[in-house]
Order: sequence, then structure tokens, then C-alpha cells
Amino acid sequence: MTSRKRSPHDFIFKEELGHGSYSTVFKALDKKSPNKTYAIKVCSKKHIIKEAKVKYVTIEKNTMNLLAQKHHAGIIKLYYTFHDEENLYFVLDFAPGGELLSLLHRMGTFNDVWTRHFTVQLIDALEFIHSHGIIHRDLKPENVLLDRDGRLMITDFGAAATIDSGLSDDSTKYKSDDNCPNDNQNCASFVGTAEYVSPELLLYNQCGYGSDIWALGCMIFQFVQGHPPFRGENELKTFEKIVALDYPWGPNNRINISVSSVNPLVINLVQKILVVGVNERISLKLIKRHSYFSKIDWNDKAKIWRGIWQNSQGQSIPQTSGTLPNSPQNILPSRQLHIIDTPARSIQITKQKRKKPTKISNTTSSIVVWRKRLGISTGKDDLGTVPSAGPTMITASDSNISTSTRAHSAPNVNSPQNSQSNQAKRMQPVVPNRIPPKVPVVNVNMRNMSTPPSKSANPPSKPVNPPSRTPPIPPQFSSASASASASVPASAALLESSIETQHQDAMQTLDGNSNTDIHILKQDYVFIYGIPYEHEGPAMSLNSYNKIDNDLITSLVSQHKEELKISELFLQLLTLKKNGMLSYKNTDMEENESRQNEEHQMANIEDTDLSMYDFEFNELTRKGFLILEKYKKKLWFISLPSYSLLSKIPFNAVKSLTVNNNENWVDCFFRARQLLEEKQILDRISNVSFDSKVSTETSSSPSISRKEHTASIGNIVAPPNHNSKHEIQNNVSQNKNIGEEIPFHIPNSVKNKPTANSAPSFKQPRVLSGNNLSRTSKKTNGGVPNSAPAVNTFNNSTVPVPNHRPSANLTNNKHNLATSKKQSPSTFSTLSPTTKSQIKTTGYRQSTPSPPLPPMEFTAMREKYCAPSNMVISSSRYEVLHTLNNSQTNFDREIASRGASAAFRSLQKSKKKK
Ligand SMILES: Nc1ncnc2c1ncn2[C@@H]1O[C@H](COP(=O)(O)OP(=O)(O)OP(=O)(O)O)[C@@H](O)[C@H]1O
Repeated sequence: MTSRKRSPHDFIFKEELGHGSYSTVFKALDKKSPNKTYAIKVCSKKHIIKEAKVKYVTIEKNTMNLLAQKHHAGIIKLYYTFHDEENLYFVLDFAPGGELLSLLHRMGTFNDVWTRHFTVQLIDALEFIHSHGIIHRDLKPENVLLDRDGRLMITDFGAAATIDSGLSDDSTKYKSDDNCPNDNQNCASFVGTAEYVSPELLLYNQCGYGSDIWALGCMIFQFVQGHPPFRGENELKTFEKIVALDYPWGPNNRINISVSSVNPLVINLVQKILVVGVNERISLKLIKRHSYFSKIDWNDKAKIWRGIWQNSQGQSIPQTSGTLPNSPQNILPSRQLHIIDTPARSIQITKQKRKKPTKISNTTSSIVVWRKRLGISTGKDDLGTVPSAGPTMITASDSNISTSTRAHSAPNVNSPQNSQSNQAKRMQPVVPNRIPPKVPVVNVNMRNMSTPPSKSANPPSKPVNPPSRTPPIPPQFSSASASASASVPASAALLESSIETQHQDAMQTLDGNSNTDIHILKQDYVFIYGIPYEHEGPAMSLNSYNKIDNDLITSLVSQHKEELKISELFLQLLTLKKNGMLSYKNTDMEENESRQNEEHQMANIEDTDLSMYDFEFNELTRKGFLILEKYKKKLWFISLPSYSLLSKIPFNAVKSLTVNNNENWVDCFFRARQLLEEKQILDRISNVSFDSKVSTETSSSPSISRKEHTASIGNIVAPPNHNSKHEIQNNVSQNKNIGEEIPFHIPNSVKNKPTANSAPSFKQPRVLSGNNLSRTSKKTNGGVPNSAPAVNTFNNSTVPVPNHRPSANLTNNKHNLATSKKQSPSTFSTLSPTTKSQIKTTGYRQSTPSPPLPPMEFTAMREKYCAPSNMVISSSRYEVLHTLNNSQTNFDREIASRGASAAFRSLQKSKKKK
């Protein structure tokens, strides 16, 4: 895998190859090397969430990433993953030959040569998969594709699981399948297809390498018979047949080999595979020694992987209608040649029919029903009742067993590089060893410090388009996608937040703060200066809402510069907890212990009237202010002590009291916000009702329903309680180093916004970006938000230029945020020696473009306090106010107020009253 990040714009999307249950696959050309053709699987984020497929997508990505590390001809390779606002993209090997099932359908059955050819390749590929500790769990001809020359390629790892033993070819390695249903649990996350489900899964709720071998046996049977061995009128009947081994070659249906057209060795092999007792089932190792493969040199990979449409020299066989391609391997002659009417080479898959949704739900509920009917108790307690001849049971809790996510262990956060002390880090004013935030933040300063701004900075994006419909549309086909894809989702990154949280926990331990409250996101020494204000109140007056802008902040800083200086005498220990609580303790060294422990609550990140402004705030240079505003109540100016001052703090105090000083405050604020969003999403998701496919038995039980759903969204999204949330985070964090490119995000736009396409059954979580402290989009040009409407407004050059600097406008300024500009005379300069002043606020996303904003009215204050030209002024207040004033429809107003703080909502109400 290359580490270079790609985007949908790097590819030319061609025709659609087919649909999956949550994805659409397109043929695509790499713009940089047009000869290279890929298949790009485009998964709609919205759909994934709605259908609770997050788990499968994650598993698929992780598993394919793992397998892609070592090339194998028989596995569809995952080259890149990336995402945009709406979709996740998997860039895969293109398999022009289509599905093996299609070929089989066209031909009816495979002859012996082809059967052996495909079986040999399947075995080799399966061995490779198992050697990585992976169980595919959904092997079937649909999930086997063909390349141009007729080599098979296994795909669809969305159901995979991992056995972490590192042992291959051992059918006795089993895992207790937590995803599998038992008597009391209808588990929507059950995976597999009824016809290929192994008896151990049905009977003992287990799957292992042997389950894949079972499916292999079913496929071999299907190759020569044209249909799977176990097929009942319905799934229940199919299950009954599986456990009774009721199939044409089974013990009760002795086949008369002499009249059969099938190679008896094939029959013998299948009979050795399709054995109910997994311990008696033949292993891959023994399969390879079976007489059917007596002429196969398993070490001769080139020969094994010769295409079915290639001759022994590896050249493509010219297509001759009605003739059978040459045998790729000189082994046992087939007993009967099959007549092929359709030349194999003419098989095309330019456009495949839309697939039916997977049978997961049906199959799962069928399994439950079936088990109940047959009186099979397959709960966890019954695992010990498996016949003694059965495999050693390894429960999911055993250390060597894991889900597929587990196989990819997280980077060792305890590594020496990371374990330097806080003190040491403080003394090194370099870019700290911090985890780069995975989600965009508005803190341009920090980004600019560590990343040179891109010269070709993209202009701010157009207004955010509404989420796309499913199925997903590739960028070329959708202008909405195109514009959206230019931005990284600014909203909650569910997986990432979990990853980061996990990392955070690890960091606390690493910092030696094992006794620290694990709920603390960040704790560090700061200076805090609070200015109380009320609307038209005594301490500070705000005449109108749009006054919180660069001028006002500048003026405030100027007005209060003496107090701000004094505040720097009193160090405070600022604490941000994962529940969003922000508090501080005075830590003046002179003060006594009891006073130090007194905690002052400041705000909660969740407060809808909390806004954040970044005024030159730079944690590396320790300059500037992070300004929190609790609307009409208080402004807090937070600044950072210098390194030299910090060095005076006793080492132990730093070590024991600071938490996560590798991550900057702005990131942590956003992360706290995300955690809260995540929690709300989880609460929402756990209440989502099931689709109609789930059996009524289950849906009648709310507790089961909830549990099932929790399981269905897997170990990523939905913790039933706070403990499991940590487990989730553990699991997710272990994925972290696998997809080295872009972890998938679940965007706020998906979670929060009701759209025209929202399924009614999917309850939209309440709007989370209801305050100004919501995440905005990152752009490569230094982190400038590019999708917040306010910034879009700036892009339209509608934001006024301060009178004293008429030639500048904020459009340009925005592009040049990172470039040094002449500082305009400002009293602020005494406080901040840097040459730039920036006030940045977070914007909000809206699903409809608002009318262009008129120039903001500046007041007399502008003359008094010169706003530096490169300020990005406070956005959401102004925009919302404008929208409220100008929009014609309630919908627009609603959109506006949704993205606004409580203050704006109350304004809206008061305007209505008027
Ligand atoms: N790499 C590929 N090359 C060519 N065609 C592909 C490729 N991957 C998938 N396809 C085709 O695209 C279609 C959809 O594939 P996708 O993997 O999205 O769904 P699926 O796995 O078949 O279905 P489900 O999501 O229900 O498991 C399938 O018909 C498949 O044949």
C-alpha cells in the first residue's frame, strides 16, 4: 500500500460494475497512470450508518489492508482507501472476468479441468488467508471474482474474523462467534449465506478455519453439479439439511459413482470436507494431499496461478466459439467434457444487475427460529457440550482470539519515543510528539506551525450540498459529490474519536498519571482571565450580536491588557473532561493545598451558548489567546505560560498534574465535543428500530432488540453502557495502524441532518452543532475551514474590508492566513508580539446555501481599533443573524438557528414576537 493520500479526483470513474448491499462498484482509471484500471467500491456513509454496516466496512477495510501487505494473486487487493463528505472509497484490483458464479451460471457446470483449476486456486488463496489468521466466513462463488485470464480472486471480506494464533491450516482453531445468534439473541450481525453456513455455526455458534473449508466443499460440489449441496425450500430447511448432512453425496444418499459423470475423486474429496464434526473434517493441508490433486505441485505458484484462459506458456488462448479452452494443467482427464455454448472470453460484466440486499437478516433470524424449532440450545453455556471429539473451545475472551479488528494491534504507545516525560517535552519547544488530530480543526496557527501552507490553497468551498442519495455517486457524476469531496468531513469522526480517546487513555498512563482521572481529556497549566458581561450590562456592553468580531475582541484585549497581564501571575490548572466539563483550579504555588483543590466550573462544551475564538493562539510559541465566550455571561481569555515559567514548576507537579500535553487545547475541545456527539449518536442509534426482516419474536422484546442492535453495529459504534464503550475504543484503537491512510469518519452531516432522503425509521440525533464550538472542515491550506457557510461567504468577497485597509479583503486574507502580513497598528501588539492577529471561530454546516451575505456593518469601533487585515472574523453569529433577517422561508431560518447558539435561537424567538 502506498502511503500517498488519494482522492476521488485522482480517478476517472467509468461504468458501474455492480451493487452490493451498501456499495456500488465502478470501474475507474488512475489519472496518473491511465493504463491502470481499478474497481472502486463506493460506500455511502449515510447508508452505512442507516443500515448499521459500519462494522462490516471496518472489518473489510482492515482485513483487506492486512492481506494487501503481501501480494497474493488470489486475493483482490486493496490499494487505497479514502473518503469524502458522503462516501467511503475502496480502490481495488479490477476483476474484469466478473463473478465466478456468473461464469458457472453461463456454463451450467464446470468440467473436471476447470473444477480442479479453480479448486486449486481457491485452496491456495484460502491457505494464504488462513495463514494471516483470517477466516473469510462468507466464501461462495459470488465472492470469487475472475481476472482477465481466468484466475480467481477472492473478495468481500466484510464478514471476516480473525484467529490470532498465527497458525494456518488448522481447522480445529475455532472461535466462539459473538456475532452468531443463540437462543436468546437474534443477532443482525450474523454473517454468511445460508447455503454455505457450516454446521458448527448452526449447532455450536462457532466458526473457524474449518468453516471456510466447509464452504469450499460446498463450492466444489457446486462447480460440478451447478448448485450448492444443501438447498431447501427455505432457509430453515437448508439448515436442517446441513446438520443432517442431507445432500446428494451424503451418507444417506449414496451416489452410484459408476453412473455419475463426476470424477469420483471429486466426490470423495467433497465427502471428506462436508463432515459435520469439525474435528473429522479434512484440513487444507490434507486436502492438498488428496488424490484429486496428485499432479499438482503446490509449490509451483506460477503454474497454479496460470489463467484458465491461458495456455501453458502463459499466453491468452484465442477464443474459439464452442471449444473448451486447453487444460491449464496436465492432470487427470475429465470423465466427460462439458459442452460450452458460450465462449468464455465473451463473458462480460460491464453492467451487473442490482443485487438483492444480503440475506444476513433473514438468515440470522432463520437460524434463531430454526434453533428454537429444533430445540437446539446454542448459548454460550452450551459451548462445553460440544462432543468431546470437537475442537478445543476458545472463547472470545481468550487472548489468542480476536475479532478481525484485533489482529491489527495498535502502535505501542508505551514505546520509548513516546514515553518521554512531560517535563522533557516542555523543554523542547519543537513540534511535540503529539498525535496529529485526525479530524479537522480550526486552529490554523497550530497547523501552520507544523505544516507549511499549501501554495495552491484551495479556495473556500461552495456551500455544503445536501447529503447525497444512496446509492453513492462518484464525483464525476455528481457536482454535489465533487464539491463535497473537496473537503474532509468536519464533523464527528466516530471511529477516530474513539481511537484518539483510547490513545489519550494510554497517554495518561504513559505520562505516569495512572492515578489521574481517566475521564480527563486534557489538563495543563494556563492563565485564565475572565471578563463578565451582560447584554447592555455594566461590566461590558455588547450592543448587537454582530459586534463579536475581530474589532471587538481586539478592543477587549486592548481594554483589559493590564488585567490580562496581571492574570499571568496566577497559574491555573485547566481541566477538560471527556464529558465536556471545563474547570480550573488555582495552582498558585503560594496557596495552600486545600485552596489548590478547589475546582471552579467554567462551562460545558455541550453548552449551546458557548463559542470559541482563536486569537493568535499558538501552543508552540505560547502566544495569543483562546477565548471562550459564554453568551451574555462571560468571556474567558486563556493563554499559556511560557516555557521558562513552566520550568520553574516543580517537576513532580508537572508530571502528576498535566494530562495529555501532547495534544493542543483546540483539538481537545473539539474532541470533547465529538465524544459528546458520539454519545448522543450512540444513544440515538441504540433506539433505532429494526427493519421488518427481523423476526417478530425478537422485536417483541425490547431488551433483545437493543442488544442485538448493539451487536449489529458492532464494536465500533454502539456501546450498551459506558464500560463497553471503552471496549469499543480498545477495539477501534487496535485498528488504528492498519488503515494508514484515512480512517473512516462518520460525518455529522450523516448523523445530524435530517434530509429528504432520511429513512423515517432512522431517528436523527438531535442537532449537535448547535453552538459555535462545532468542528469545521479542514483544508490542506492550513486548516482553513472550507465548508462553513460563513467562510463561504468570505469566499464570495462579501465580507467587508475594514476602512483603514481598503485594498484588502478577507477573501484574499483567508487564502493567506499563513503568510506574514504587515501588522496594522494595534494596541494589542504589546500583548502579542506576533505580527498577525487572527480571530477564528468555528462555523457550522448547513444543508442549504444561504443567500449571500451583505457587507457586515462596522461601527465606530473600527476606527478606534484597527483590525489586522488577515483576521477571519467571527462567523456563525453574523451569518445566522443575516439568515434570520433575510431568509424567506422557515426552513432556512430553522437551518440557520440549528447551527447557531442558543443566543440566536432566542433572538429568533424575540424577532418572531416582534
Ligand atoms: N474488484 C472488482 N472488480 C470487478 N467487479 C467487482 C469488484 N468488486 C466487486 N465487483 C462487483 O460489484 C458488485 C458489487 O460488489 P460489492 O463487493 O459491493 O458487493 P457484494 O460484496 O457482492 O455484496 P454485499 O455487499 O451484499 O456483500 C458485485 O457484483 C461484484 O461482482
